[in-house]
Amino acid sequence: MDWVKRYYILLGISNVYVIELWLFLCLSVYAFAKAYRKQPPESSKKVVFLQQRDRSDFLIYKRKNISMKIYSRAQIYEADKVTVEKEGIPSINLMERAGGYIYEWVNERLKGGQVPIKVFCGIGNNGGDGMVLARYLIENNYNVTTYVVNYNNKRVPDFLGAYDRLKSATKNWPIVINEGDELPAISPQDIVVDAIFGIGLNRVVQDWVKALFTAINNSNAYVLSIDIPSGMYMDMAPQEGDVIILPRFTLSFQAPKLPFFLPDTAPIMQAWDILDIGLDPEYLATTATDVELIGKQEVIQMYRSRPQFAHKGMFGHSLLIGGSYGKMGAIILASKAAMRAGSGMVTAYIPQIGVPILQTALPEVMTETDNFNGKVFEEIDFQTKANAIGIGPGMGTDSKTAKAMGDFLKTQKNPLVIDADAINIIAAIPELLADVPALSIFTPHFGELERLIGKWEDDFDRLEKTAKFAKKHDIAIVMKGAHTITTYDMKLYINDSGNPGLATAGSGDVLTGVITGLLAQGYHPMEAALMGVYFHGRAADIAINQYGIEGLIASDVTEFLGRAYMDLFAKPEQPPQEEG
Ligand SMILES: NC(=O)C1=CN([C@@H]2O[C@H](COP(=O)(O)OP(=O)(O)OC[C@H]3O[C@@H](n4cnc5c(N)ncnc54)[C@H](OP(=O)(O)O)[C@@H]3O)[C@@H](O)[C@H]2O)[C@H](O)CC1
Ligand SMILES: [K+]
Repeated sequence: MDWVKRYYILLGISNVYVIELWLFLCLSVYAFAKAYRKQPPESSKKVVFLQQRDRSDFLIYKRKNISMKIYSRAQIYEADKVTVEKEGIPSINLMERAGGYIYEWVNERLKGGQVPIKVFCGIGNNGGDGMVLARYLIENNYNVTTYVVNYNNKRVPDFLGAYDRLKSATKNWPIVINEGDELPAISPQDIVVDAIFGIGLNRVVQDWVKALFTAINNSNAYVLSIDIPSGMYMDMAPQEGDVIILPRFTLSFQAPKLPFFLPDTAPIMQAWDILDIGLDPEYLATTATDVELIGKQEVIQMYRSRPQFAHKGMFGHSLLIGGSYGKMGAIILASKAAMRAGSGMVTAYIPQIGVPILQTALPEVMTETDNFNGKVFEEIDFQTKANAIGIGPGMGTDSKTAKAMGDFLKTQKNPLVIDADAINIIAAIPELLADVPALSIFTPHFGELERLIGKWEDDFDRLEKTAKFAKKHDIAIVMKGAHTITTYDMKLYINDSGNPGLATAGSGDVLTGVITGLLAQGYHPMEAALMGVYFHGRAADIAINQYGIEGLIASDVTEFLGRAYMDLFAKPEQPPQEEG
């Protein structure tokens, strides 16, 4: 420092002034540094943040190993356990990782914006994730208020660890909300982070906590739920009087949760994404789950490409049985869909009255008919050597048709596709079930399902009753709905394609045709069911780009089936390149 002193002495300034000047300089540097820190964190901040954690974390983050299995609560707890054991890390590190990734997600979107963020934490591990997030947000100069929703006196160890880390990192300590306390005001401009309950919710929430949920829901604030919206159970339906937080977005760890797809709770899930928190890949890959999500990757694995030198005889003959006076459209839709699904040949078995209609509508499709001349068919007797048979669309439930169907079932050994009125007939005459060939595929909508299996109390009850019914009769049941779920052998397969445009007349007939067409091509019945449901939904997803959701009609789905096949191998769209 001598050179400074000498410089000032040269200028005739005394030692006292030099010391004061130094003090002033130091304070200025400190003030400047502080002001600079208050700037919104730049993108380089993210890199710093990642470097603070170990390298393996970074690699896991990049890998995005998202599983399409849907794990039970017990399996998720087990995955946690296996991960920390294998990695040799304390469990709080996994929470740090989870909270850290949520922070990255939030930071990427907010880019340091000073919008008020209210982080509501429970006292379990979900609350712990919230605490970690709050700490990162505070450390990166966001405008944060943290709350502990003190609904239980059993604060779990990792929550306490995360709570302590937050309190040591900042003077901005959490506010504890107890029963009877006034609830904080929440403004529409706030961002609310919901880390109150995660997958551990196992009973009805206390009234004062429900009041907080209601206040959050009524606030109009942007709500981000961590892992699962608080108040939503992992493994049971909402109970009478329950309140569930209604998030604008949910970030769920590692894999989606079953209630995200069920009619009672799915409408709550406006938008959600999966955050890969690096649970042990081996455990995730080798653990068999009762529930699976069927999307493009799963269908690609089932799909068989065609050889170069192919002829129509190699791709099966589908027979579609159905149609009655005034309902010929249903069997036309099913037959055409079987052709578009790739069946080499298609024959429609219909009442005589429908022959001219069908032949005019579908030149590619052959017809067979009964020896009667009624509005419905009275016997099912055909020459076609079919590789697969689908029965039901537009068939009606006339007693003569029911008798014909009963006789027909007795002669069948191979799996059938059973839809619409064929299901209604079986529901009315349950003895017929004994003659249904093993591995037949039933495709009921909810009304037909209820006739078949009886009433259910809620989604979970429906899944259980349907799975048990399917197991008992050794059949597959495709429960058509917003997220169509297929069950066989007590497993559930949730379809990941489709949109509300499919809620239109004839869309089920098209599905019957697609599944029958796949079955005729030699796919295993479960492959035919899962692929058929996927392609049907995917075709509709592509078709709405042209027709819109409201404008979509069933025959559009058939027209776009080829595009759905092509889409299997389409390159994913690249995000637009950033300039500069
Ligand atoms: N692998 C992962 O996905 C990871 C997930 N993490 C996070 O952990 C939660 C699950 O944490 P958990 O502690 O098991 O459960 P919650 O935080 O949801 O709930 C805490 C405890 O609350 C009790 N409970 C349940 N229902 C009620 C109620 N109605 N009222 C009061 N208290 C209730 C229950 O304990 P009990 O012993 O009293 O039954 C819960 O255990 C998961 O969702 C993720 O956010 C990890 O942080 C990282 C890995
Ligand atoms: K939550």
